Amino acid sequence: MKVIQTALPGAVVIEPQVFGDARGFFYESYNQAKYHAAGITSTFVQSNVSRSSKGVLRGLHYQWPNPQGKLVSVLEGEVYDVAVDIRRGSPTFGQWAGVMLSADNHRHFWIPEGFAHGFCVVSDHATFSYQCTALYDAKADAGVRWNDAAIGIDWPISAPQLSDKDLKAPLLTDVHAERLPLFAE
Ligand SMILES: Cc1cn([C@H]2C[C@H](O)[C@@H](COP(=O)(O)OP(=O)(O)O[C@H]3O[C@H](C)C(=O)[C@H](O)[C@H]3O)O2)c(=O)[nH]c1=O
Repeated sequence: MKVIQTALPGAVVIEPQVFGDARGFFYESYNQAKYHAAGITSTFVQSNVSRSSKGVLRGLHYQWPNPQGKLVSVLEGEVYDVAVDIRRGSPTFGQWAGVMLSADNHRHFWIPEGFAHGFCVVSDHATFSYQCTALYDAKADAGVRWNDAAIGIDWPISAPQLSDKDLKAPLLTDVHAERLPLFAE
């Protein structure tokens, strides 16, 4: 597998080794030894799947406390996936990194604990599959506005379909400091 650094230290893209043959293909979607060797040593405790239509944007979401690291990939279609560093005290606070994930490129994106995460669907539909390093905690569920100009994400779509929750998400500057994850060296 290949590990590709992004503009955001800590958020990395993983390209698994794909074994193709006349039947189709096989790849390891996670391998503890290989991921630990790549510095991704978190343990995954929950897996999620969501399916969305073209133009849907889910995000930007995070949990605090109980922050979730996420290893995300796409099993059908294509999405533009974004991680944002929102950890108080981080040298890259407010910075983001984006990557195209698709069923064809098999790419996985590791989004560390304390980052906000979101994606928008650019294909007709997309099935999004991901593992989390902490259990979902509705009381800790939080969000930041997808088009917050202070973050400045260059989304490939302009008028996304959002949930009511995401429509009403606060700007990063309006989030009280104690509601933001803490940067740990
Ligand atoms: C995330 C989650 C949700 N739910 C329930 C809560 C709601 O009744 C329903 C839909 O939740 P929500 O609208 O928050 O789902 P998404 O918009 O896909 O949110 C997710 O998508 C963004 C991109 C993320 O990074 C997070 O994993 C997560 O926030 O599922 C659960 O029961 N367990 C869960 O782990």
